[in-house]
Amino acid sequence: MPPSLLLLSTAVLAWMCAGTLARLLPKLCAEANLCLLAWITGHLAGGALLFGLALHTWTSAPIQLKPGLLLGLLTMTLPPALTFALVDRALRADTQRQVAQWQRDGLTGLLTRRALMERAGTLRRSADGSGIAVILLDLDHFKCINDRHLHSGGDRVLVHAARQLQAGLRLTDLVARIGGEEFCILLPGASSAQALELAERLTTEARAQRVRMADGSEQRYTFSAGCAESAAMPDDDAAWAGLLERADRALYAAKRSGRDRVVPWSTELACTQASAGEHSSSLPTPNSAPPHATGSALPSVFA
Ligand SMILES: Nc1nc2c(ncn2[C@@H]2O[C@H](COP(=O)(O)OP(=O)(O)OP(=O)(O)O)[C@@H](O)[C@H]2O)c(=O)[nH]1
Repeated sequence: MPPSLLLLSTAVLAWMCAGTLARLLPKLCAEANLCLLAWITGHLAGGALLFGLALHTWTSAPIQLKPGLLLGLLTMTLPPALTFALVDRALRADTQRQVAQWQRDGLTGLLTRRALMERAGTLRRSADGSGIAVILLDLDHFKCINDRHLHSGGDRVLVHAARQLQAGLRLTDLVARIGGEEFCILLPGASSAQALELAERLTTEARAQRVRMADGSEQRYTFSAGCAESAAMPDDDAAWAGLLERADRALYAAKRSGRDRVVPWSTELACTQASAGEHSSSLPTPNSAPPHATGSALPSVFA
């Protein structure tokens, strides 16, 4: 076998071995240290081999493909290949971590507002003719909970409330934490009656919850909720914005009328709010989209 072919096949073999090792070894030691070790070993082995070849040339001895030389080739190619595979693996893991970070709220584990936007875009593209309902929920007097139990106590209530919401949904429903103590649920295929029923159930369940706090006391919480539906899947940002604004106006009405209740959106509600000069407050204006939302399905609505 010509030496060049042998070198090539050794390099390929080394690459395959490195790929396998890269999956196994990091479990045993830190990736960064292993990369460094492999890098140094590769250079030392490569240098030693070059020195050996130079020595052969200098002594005019013919180069023969003996096992020693094969081992030298392997040690020269394996460590750099391993290094490359490990760096590649670390980069992939880092990318996956970053994706997970923007998709999941760090505190509650629910979808983030941005991830919900993305999912809504997917729903829009895969629309099968059925509509969608939205429930917006906001914890009542949450500032008082923070004041009483500090921020960490408030966080504990948020986590509990998020779990309670998640537990009450179908697999196809989507729930996100879209603000400090605000949650949004998308119910693909649900009617306004179904959304209202679910919202009533969730707020009733919330009333019965007791969150065990650090000082041993039990903290209650309640939700105000607003819901709205669209008979067809919204097919552009304006339609989504309209649907969410209706749910937000309903939530606003629930807060204004005493909290701890559900208000479905209705045209009468819109008329009442218009005549009273009230406007939605918790959802921002369409032009306040965050920079990262540019070009996505719902850039303006959840901003
Ligand atoms: N613990 C905790 N508090 C948060 C977080 N994000 C926002 N908040 C707090 O949530 C509180 C929201 O207060 P408000 O907007 O006045 O609302 P509220 O007290 O629930 O009153 P209503 O909505 O009118 O019933 C503020 O005190 C924020 O500091 C968070 O991640 N953790």
